[in-house]
Amino acid sequence: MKMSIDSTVELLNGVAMPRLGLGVWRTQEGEEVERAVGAALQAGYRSIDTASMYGNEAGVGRAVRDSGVPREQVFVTTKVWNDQQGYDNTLRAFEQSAANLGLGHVDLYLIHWPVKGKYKDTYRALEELYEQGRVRAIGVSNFLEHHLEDLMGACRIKPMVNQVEMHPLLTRKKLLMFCRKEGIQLESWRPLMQGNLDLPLLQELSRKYGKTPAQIVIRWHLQLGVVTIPKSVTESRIRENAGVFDFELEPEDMNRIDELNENRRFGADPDNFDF
Ligand SMILES: NC(=O)C1=CN([C@@H]2O[C@H](COP(=O)(O)OP(=O)(O)OC[C@H]3O[C@@H](n4cnc5c(N)ncnc54)[C@H](OP(=O)(O)O)[C@@H]3O)[C@@H](O)[C@H]2O)C=CC1
Ligand SMILES: O=C1CO[C@H](CO)[C@@H](O)[C@@H]1O
Repeated sequence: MKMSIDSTVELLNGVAMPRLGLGVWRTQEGEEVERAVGAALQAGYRSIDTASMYGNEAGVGRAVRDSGVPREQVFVTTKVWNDQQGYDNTLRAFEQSAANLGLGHVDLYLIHWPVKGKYKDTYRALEELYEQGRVRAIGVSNFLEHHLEDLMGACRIKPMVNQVEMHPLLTRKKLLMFCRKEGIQLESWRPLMQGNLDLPLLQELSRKYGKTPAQIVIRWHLQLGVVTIPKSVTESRIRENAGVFDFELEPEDMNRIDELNENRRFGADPDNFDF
């Protein structure tokens, strides 16, 4: 029987988060981000992933407001950057992000990276914002098991989401299992390996299912129960990347994609970053 996938997952606090969103890193503030977000909302996306560090929160906000899609139907994530961490700084950073977006509440606010000595204080600010109703959900990004364990030993409200680098060359099975056990929703960044999709297996599955390599990879994320946020500024690809709810990868093909794992990062190591 075909495995149908709901368009949303339920977070620990009951909030519905879309399984597929548009990432907007390296999408320029102004016309570029407005066009990409506008095209995504038109194509049926209901989730946008930005960050204060991306410099395009204002454009995301304008595109959402101008889209004609009711605000409550769009799930907007932003993140506190590394040099904004600490309790007071984070509260200030949030005010700036919320003003940039101009959308009232933020749906999901994340700690962008686990800055040593700071992330617990940063998270206290997120808890405060959550309790004040300024954000509908809170979480973290680039947290490994030990960061999560450390944070969970100190926090009052469990993180609802952990957004990490994940794709067929970095499958993160242990972290995925850990997050599943804790009820923390795993969300994958760089899901398309930045467009490096020219792998023989992906080409083979593309022919088998009559889907593009990007669609095969996005579907693999979804069937693992992972929320994902492929980025594109190209309208046709934005639409293509959303065409993933009308087919199903067979279990053996899921396993073959899992086996591509090389523990290969395209981005930084959460235990060793210097930005
Ligand atoms: N929390 C964190 O630390 C991080 C979060 N992120 C988030 O994750 C999002 C996604 O990750 P990102 O690093 O952007 O990389 P992705 O894996 O999403 O790849 C994006 C690249 O793939 C290309 N592409 C998109 N769709 C297709 C397609 N169908 N076929 C071929 N190529 C395609 C895009 O080109 P084009 O745009 O030209 O169409 C772009 O060059 C980011 O935008 C950001 O929101 C990313 C990194 C770190
Ligand atoms: O969100 C982000 C976009 O990509 C960058 C480069 O990999 C990351 O460092 C950053 O966390």
